[in-house]
Amino acid sequence: MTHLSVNLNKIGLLRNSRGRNYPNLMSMAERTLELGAFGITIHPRPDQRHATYQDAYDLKNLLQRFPDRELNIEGFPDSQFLSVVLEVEPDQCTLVPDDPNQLTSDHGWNVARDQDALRPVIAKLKEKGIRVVLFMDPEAENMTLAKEIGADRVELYTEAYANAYGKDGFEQVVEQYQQAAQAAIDAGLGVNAGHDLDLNNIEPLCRAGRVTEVSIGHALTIEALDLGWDNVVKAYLSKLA
Ligand SMILES: CC(=O)[C@@H](O)[C@H](O)COP(=O)(O)O
Ligand SMILES: NCC(=O)COP(=O)(O)O
Repeated sequence: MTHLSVNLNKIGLLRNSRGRNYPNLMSMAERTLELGAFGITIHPRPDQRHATYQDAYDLKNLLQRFPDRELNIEGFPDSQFLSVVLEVEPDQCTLVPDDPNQLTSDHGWNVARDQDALRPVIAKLKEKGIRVVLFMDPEAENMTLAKEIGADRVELYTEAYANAYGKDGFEQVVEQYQQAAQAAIDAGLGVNAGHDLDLNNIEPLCRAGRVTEVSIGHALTIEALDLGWDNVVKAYLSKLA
């Protein structure tokens, strides 16, 4: 079984597009948890184009009512992000090496180059009891160092996996991700995965049982336009059971 953490960035994008609290991100989070999702993810970016720092505080309060579920806050560890996360104290923080003006996340950490910057950040988050995840490309050779600098888990960046789905060579890509996941496990890390996962491509990634949690938002929100939010969340839960 793989846990589903629903990323509500795109609900925040819709909300912010009219400057009113509609759709209500907290209501969508509550509804999603009541449907059985394990967690809620947001990725507040410096421009707060979708999820905001206030959403982090509000979601933390909401999650008090769901003690067996988790809040995952993703983002680049700049001073603003870190001060919010250290105050909110989510269950999990996923560090992502994004520049402020990036359209979306499009690469994992270069842990060899960034290790000196990451070590104290990871230590500070762990002092607060926050599980720390590093957003990583599926490269088995980097997992040992990710563990050495203090990460609890890695999140495999799955855009390449999603792009390969349905095409020649997909099985080789699946194998690369499974090898990276196994290398992470062998190094003592947990394995999360995310980015561009959807109802069609989710199962081959999770079938081997190495992935503890997937975080999904963009495709899930779009799929909900056709199928309805409740049906889509239930469909993911069924595929991940
Ligand atoms: C890190 C990652 O792949 C996603 O969690 C990211 O949050 C997507 O960000 P946008 O929703 O801004 O595209
Ligand atoms: N970490 C991945 C995530 O939270 C959502 O990514 P996506 O499903 O919006 O591509």
